[in-house]
Amino acid sequence: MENLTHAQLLSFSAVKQVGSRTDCFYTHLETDSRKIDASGVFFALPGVTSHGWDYLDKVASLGGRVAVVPRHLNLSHPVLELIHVEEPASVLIKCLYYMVGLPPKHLVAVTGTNGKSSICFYLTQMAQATGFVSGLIGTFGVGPLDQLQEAKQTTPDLLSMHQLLSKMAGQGVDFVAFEASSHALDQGRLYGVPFQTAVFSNLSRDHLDYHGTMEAYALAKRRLFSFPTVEQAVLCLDDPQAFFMAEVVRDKANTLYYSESNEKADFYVTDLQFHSAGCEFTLCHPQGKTSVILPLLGRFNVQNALAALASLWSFSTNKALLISALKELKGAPGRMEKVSAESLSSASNRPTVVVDYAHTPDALKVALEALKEHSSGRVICVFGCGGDRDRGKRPIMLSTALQYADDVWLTSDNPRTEDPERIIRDAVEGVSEHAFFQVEVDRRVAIVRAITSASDQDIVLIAGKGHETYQDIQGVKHHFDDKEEALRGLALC
Ligand SMILES: CC(=O)N[C@H]1[C@@H](OP(=O)(O)OP(=O)(O)OC[C@H]2O[C@@H](n3ccc(=O)[nH]c3=O)[C@H](O)[C@@H]2O)O[C@H](CO)[C@@H](O)[C@@H]1O[C@H](C)C(=O)N[C@@H](C)C(=O)N[C@H](CCC(=O)O)C(=O)O
Ligand SMILES: Nc1ncnc2c1ncn2[C@@H]1O[C@H](COP(=O)(O)OP(=O)(O)OP(=O)(O)O)[C@@H](O)[C@H]1O
Ligand SMILES: N[C@H](CCC[C@H](N)C(=O)O)C(=O)O
Ligand SMILES: [Mg+2]
Repeated sequence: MENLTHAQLLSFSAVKQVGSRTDCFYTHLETDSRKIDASGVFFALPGVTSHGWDYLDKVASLGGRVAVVPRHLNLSHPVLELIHVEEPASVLIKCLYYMVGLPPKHLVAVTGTNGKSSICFYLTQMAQATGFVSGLIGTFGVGPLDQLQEAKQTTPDLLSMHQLLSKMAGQGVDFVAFEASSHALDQGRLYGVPFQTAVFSNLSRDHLDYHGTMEAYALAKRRLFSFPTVEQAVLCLDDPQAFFMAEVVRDKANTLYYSESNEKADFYVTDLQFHSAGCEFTLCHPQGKTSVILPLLGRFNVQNALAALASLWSFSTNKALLISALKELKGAPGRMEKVSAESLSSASNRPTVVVDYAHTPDALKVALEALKEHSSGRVICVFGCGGDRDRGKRPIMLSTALQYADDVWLTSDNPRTEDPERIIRDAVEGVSEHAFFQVEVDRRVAIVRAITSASDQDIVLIAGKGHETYQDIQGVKHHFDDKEEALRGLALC
């Protein structure tokens, strides 16, 4: 990594010499005052609860010497040299590219209420299979596909996002798929990220605690399609909001639609059949038709796989290789994942147990519908609702579970700072008093009881936590893994 001289910083800021630091240089760039020392440059960015420029005294107290601030604020500081610019984030990116390097050439951004992580995971696998070195930024981790590090957020903050991309390019990565959460789009965390492809999966109720209304939520998602670098928009024709997203795609960009069944789409399927291990269909694509066996459960995973295929189509020279990558796809962790009982003694009447990350009403609906399509037995659903998140979705999740499952166990998800009993009351208040379901606040107990109550013909869906290996109670993350708990239940069958 290159150092940055003060003169270079001024040049990237397009300002003339304002101090006497010509011989200074810096080794790191920061947007968080707590990480500053004398060799760091502080960039003051806007936030939600506070802003970077609220922390200039902290920057100075830690030995910081220089801060890049928005010009319109007319700030001054007794200790720091302030560099006043139109857009600090833009200067930050120029400095970062100089110090670390440019981002990878091919970048795909995926937004939507459900399916972002799955689509990104399939995209990286398919890109890798067709010759790219691919990387990921999302819920499953960040970094090159074979060296994923734990992700702190779905979409990282602006500096981390750019640092990750530049670093990956230095590691030889030339394709990155990343998740664009509505929070990130609203907060400008993707500012300056030069992605060419923007993907939309679907829009349904979630995060109204943050966005307030579905309109505001949809508008936040739509921002992805008006980024100046977008050359290709990939949209799910099965969701009516696709047209709302397409409205802002600029004329020069190419728009591709995918659909589970709609013949008007550029990519769709016919003759869809569900087996116990996956889906089989005829894929219709711009160059004809191909039979495909997709080793993934769930009708919605057909859509997700098509999203990945459509996104890679225009820059894959070998289309046959790209299509054949579909049959090798590995299921995303904790997404419609069957719990293997191979480690247990054989010869028992055990139900099938599936762990899935459905934590919105729509995801619960599609996950339960999918399991019905893949089996003939009863479907039993264990789920809870996350604390400190949209309270309004709780009763809708319970009524969805009651409508689509044969048996329902209402339990806890991540209560976070809320009282788990109150979360359950929120869910129950919205449904008919005649509705029949079990309530067990302890998720461990609920999982074991649901599994031991099931027959070998049944499927138990454990929804909401997917790949998570913790349960957040009052801010403390306790080890918790739905698959481990399911195995304990299966061992008792
Ligand atoms: C509500 C929300 O989204 N808040 C996000 C927001 O926080 P904020 O603006 O309040 O940040 P802040 O702490 O006041 O900081 C503002 C600025 O001052 C700087 N600062 C702050 C403190 C300090 O001491 N010194 C300092 O310099 C910060 O570096 C930042 O530049 O900006 C931060 C930096 O980008 C985010 O980390 C933070 O996400 C919080 C932690 C969070 O939990 N967000 C969740 C809701 C979220 O974003 N979830 C989505 C996934 C949703 C989905 O599943 O679809 C995600 O993308 O992860
Ligand atoms: N295309 C889809 N349509 C509807 N539901 C889906 C779709 N893809 C996945 N799901 C459901 O949503 C759950 C979450 O999937 P995934 O993790 O891919 O979404 P996400 O958008 O990344 O979620 P998050 O915003 O929480 O990171 C899955 O476990 C499944 O139940
Ligand atoms: N990215 C989502 C994940 C929710 C996962 C679920 N297990 C829950 O805790 O509600 C969120 O932060 O809202
Ligand atoms: Mg995700």
